[in-house]
Amino acid sequence: MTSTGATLRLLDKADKEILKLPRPVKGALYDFQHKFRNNPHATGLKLQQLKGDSRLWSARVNDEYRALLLRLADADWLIVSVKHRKDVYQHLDRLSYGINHITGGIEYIDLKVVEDSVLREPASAPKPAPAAGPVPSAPAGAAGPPPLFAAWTDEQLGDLGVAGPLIPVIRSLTTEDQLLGLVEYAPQLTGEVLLALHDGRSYEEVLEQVTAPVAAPEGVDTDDFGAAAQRPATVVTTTDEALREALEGGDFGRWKVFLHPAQARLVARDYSGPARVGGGPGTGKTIVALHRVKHLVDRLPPGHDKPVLLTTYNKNLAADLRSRLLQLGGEELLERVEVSHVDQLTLRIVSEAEPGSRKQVIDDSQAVREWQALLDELGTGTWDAEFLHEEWSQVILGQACGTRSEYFRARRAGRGRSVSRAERAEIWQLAERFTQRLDRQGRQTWDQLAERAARLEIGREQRILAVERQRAEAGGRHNIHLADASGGRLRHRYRHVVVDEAQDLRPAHWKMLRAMVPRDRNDLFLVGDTHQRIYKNQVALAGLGINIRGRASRLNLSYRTTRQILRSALALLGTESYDDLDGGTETLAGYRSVLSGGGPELHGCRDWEEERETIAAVIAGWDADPRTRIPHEQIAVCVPTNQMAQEVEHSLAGRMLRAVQIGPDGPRGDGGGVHIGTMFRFKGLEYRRIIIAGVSDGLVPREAVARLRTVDAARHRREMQRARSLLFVAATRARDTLVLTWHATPSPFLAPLLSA
Ligand SMILES: Nc1ncnc2c1ncn2[C@@H]1O[C@H](COP(=O)(O)OP(=O)(O)OP(=O)(O)O)[C@@H](O)[C@H]1O
Repeated sequence: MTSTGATLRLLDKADKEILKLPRPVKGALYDFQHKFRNNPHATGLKLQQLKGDSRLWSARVNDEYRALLLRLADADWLIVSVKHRKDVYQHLDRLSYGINHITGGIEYIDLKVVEDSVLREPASAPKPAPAAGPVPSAPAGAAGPPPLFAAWTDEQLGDLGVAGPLIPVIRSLTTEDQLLGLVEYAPQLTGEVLLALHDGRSYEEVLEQVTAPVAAPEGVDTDDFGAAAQRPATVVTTTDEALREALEGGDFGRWKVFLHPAQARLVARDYSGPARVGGGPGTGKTIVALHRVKHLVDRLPPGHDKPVLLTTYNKNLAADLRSRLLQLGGEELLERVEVSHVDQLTLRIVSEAEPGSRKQVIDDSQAVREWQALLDELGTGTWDAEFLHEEWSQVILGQACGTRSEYFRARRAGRGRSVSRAERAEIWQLAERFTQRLDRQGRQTWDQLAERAARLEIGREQRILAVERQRAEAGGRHNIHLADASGGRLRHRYRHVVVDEAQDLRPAHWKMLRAMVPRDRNDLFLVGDTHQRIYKNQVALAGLGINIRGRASRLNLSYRTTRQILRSALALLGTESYDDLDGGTETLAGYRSVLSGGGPELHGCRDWEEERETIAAVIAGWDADPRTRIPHEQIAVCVPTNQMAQEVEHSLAGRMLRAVQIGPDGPRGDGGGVHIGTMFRFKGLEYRRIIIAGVSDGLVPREAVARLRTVDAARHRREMQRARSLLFVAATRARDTLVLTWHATPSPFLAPLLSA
């Protein structure tokens, strides 16, 4: 629809209030925004300035409801609230808006709504009402509990970015429930700061971890609404489509519309080279990757090619990325993006170059069995099959060592157990035999395929660069060119590459991806969290030709899990140290959530049979109460082995509870029922309730890991870390409820939770 040019946007959080309105009002709002954009001054809209205020206006949505609008400039409007007609004038003095002097973002506060929310009884886990009222007019009396934020001055709160008009209410808070009530309707930064302080972070930590990342880089003019509206800290819908989405979509589509300022900055930043975004589970790394793809596509010259690659490490995750990208930008966006999981990409590159080759690809466990068979045949007891497989995959193939002397020179950082020159010579010889053996069988591993693809792409890039050099020498003549297999001019395959779950890519994948894009601004954008690495591929990107120094950042706010689950999940990681994909270390300092719920439930059982019964009883217990009953597809049981998954399925069936296994391509069949899978299957998934079962000594970590302690200390450390990461990934898939069960002796990883 054409309009008179009036822009109408919706301020973050206003949508939350709107979503609670009766359905017909939401429908009316949808019509309203069309009419308003067309002509804000149409008589039916009754646009009028609110008394005593220059920027706040009201307009008619329907007979009963009014939209409250901030006029940012002549024809630039922002919906901040929708209220019943009667309530608009009643509490005018309680409405406040302004520009946050730290973030430079526009904030709107309805003190009446905030105070009502503070006073409201919590919906779940009812507790006795607080004795002293939290309203500003009735500060906590001497006899009541002490105020939560007495330790910080108004000035300190202000410096952290807390909204000034809320300080009197904040001073009156004495319970966590009241605080949560305030956070629901307070501006984003105020909520994050208060919860971080309440969770025990120091003033300095909050300043550094919460406030600094969203502070405006330049000075803030708190009167300039035009500039404020442009900053990422003003979280608003940006397009008509996004506004419609926010009015209709509910919580479901919020990720498409309202980016956290820290997310928005990363999406839009112009990087001088490869960049990496880290951050704990659920902080929106995938969301940022998707928006980044859209951002890059929006800036491409028109065309019909696919110059952007979005990739990740397995098929299931790639399918999810594709459907999310479709939701975000429709077919139009997908048309310019290749979404492919990285092994599929390697397969394509190799078959393109060697169309006749039809080798069967085997996975790591098959390969380890093959190594064992080779060692058995040779009758050598010196080497361990798993060690050799890792050394071959990670060092020889990972660093694309084509000759023995290259392998002698290869860096083995992080590999643990040192190997002498003589041993390297022996390993090289064994690796050659192994490769020939696989060759004869017509088989290959994914690492071999990745290495082959990397070599092919590196070769291709060298040819491209050679032509460019020739052309430069010939004074820029464009008639010098080289054709690729399809006869087209040879050029880099992509202009931009975006990688999700970067922590799990194989080293050779990085070499391949590096060669696929020219070294230019915004060439590679990687998101991932090394705390969630569940495969063995530890890399130092600089050594693989990808330099992210000075272009690494981290997201810290979880949009998925509650503070309670997050805290327990962090405890499961223990004191392990994690790498940053670049030879340094990574931490989760600042990782937090503003969502709240119950702590994890822990159930120790005598044996596996009793544990299975407990799992079934927990689910049946939820079903029995309408207040806790949820669709079964939103519940998952996560176990250490496939066998255990089948046994749990069987036990649930005994209680007439339907279950579906999660296979390599996601939940099987129609997905109806409780989902059950091994820990490896849970990457990228999300459930309201998760039961992690079999968290017993000997299962988590596997018994074989403990035995490594005396044989190979470094490998033992790596395997322990991986086992912790698997448990961490599983625990952080839970949105609201986490249940941990075990039988016999609990896993040593549970110690911090059991002693809490
Ligand atoms: N700005 C946002 N607004 C609303 N929801 C969001 C936002 N950002 C992320 N989410 C939601 O939070 C959840 C986690 O996001 P996402 O999967 O991108 O996190 P992640 O950091 O990639 O997690 P993981 O490391 O566990 O894979 C998703 O349900 C996503 O829709």
